[in-house]
Amino acid sequence: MSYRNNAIEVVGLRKSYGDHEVISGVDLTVGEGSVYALLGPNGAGKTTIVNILATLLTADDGDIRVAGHDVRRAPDRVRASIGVTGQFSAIDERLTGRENLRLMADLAHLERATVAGTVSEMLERFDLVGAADRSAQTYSGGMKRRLDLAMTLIARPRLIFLDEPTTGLDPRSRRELWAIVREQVADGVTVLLTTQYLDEADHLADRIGVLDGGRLVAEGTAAELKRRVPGGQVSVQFTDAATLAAAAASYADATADAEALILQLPNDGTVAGLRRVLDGLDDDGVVGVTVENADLDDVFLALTGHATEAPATEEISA
Ligand SMILES: Nc1ncnc2c1ncn2[C@@H]1O[C@H](COP(=O)(O)OP(=O)(O)OP(=O)(O)O)[C@@H](O)[C@H]1O
Repeated sequence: MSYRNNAIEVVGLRKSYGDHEVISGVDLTVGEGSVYALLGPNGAGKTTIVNILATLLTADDGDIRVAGHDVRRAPDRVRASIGVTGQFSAIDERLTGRENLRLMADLAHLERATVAGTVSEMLERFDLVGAADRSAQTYSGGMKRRLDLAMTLIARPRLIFLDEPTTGLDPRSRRELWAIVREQVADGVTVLLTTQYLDEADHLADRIGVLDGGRLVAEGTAAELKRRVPGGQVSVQFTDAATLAAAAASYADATADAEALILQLPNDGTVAGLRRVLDGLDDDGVVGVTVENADLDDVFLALTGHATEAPATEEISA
């Protein structure tokens, strides 16, 4: 399959609700087989963009091609090419995990003879074998997310949209979900995900678009975004106060902690910058060097003027 190597191409996307413009001219390109994260706080417009790309909502303006098809002219073809997992689950809680999967397999018109086998394979792959024949209302939050994702993936879409896939999950369930997403990517599937978690974008995405107030305020790889802002530092631990003081005197921008015997120097994240710092140090008298780069929190704050305000992760009770 080829969509000229781009699974998603968006130019000039706009959407308003009444007088309120919620998406203000977004351009977006997602390469086939890559993971793109739309990162932004509540209300930034992430779900609106996903819903437009998934043909669940109509844009007011913009050229939008998904899986090579124009969302306005060929919505059916778009729908046939994608899988969507939204913030609200598609699970029927009265049914068992196996029954939910079977239902989705039927809806996706999987060949009858292969359905039972494919369902078992999905239960295995998503670690739901033990709970397969229990009603889904007894599942934990993490299990429900895995089942929901399995239901999306049973039709083997080559392009999937995951709208805040791990919001509300405990750290272990989040990592399990990340592993599943990575498996999909290894199979060549394209993923567009939305998240308010900086670490999620950092771990999963090839490219990140920072969305704030309906605009993409920055775009790039995690490393590129981190390089755009100051905030990193190099910490050097010394053996004694005299060596620390001598080193501190030779760096104009250093901050010394005499008690901890640590000198902190700004780090711009480049090899040349790090070399400049290291070249000025004497081997003797240095216990160790730690390099800390700016994190996406720093990036978000620098680009938008406010923090992401992402809620703490918490477990959803069954
Ligand atoms: N049906 C609607 N009618 C009016 N305003 C809406 C509607 N749906 C969304 N909005 C507004 O559009 C803006 C973007 O909402 P959207 O749900 O896309 O944000 P989001 O980044 O996905 O946030 P969240 O993580 O809370 O879902 C918000 O200001 C929201 O209040």
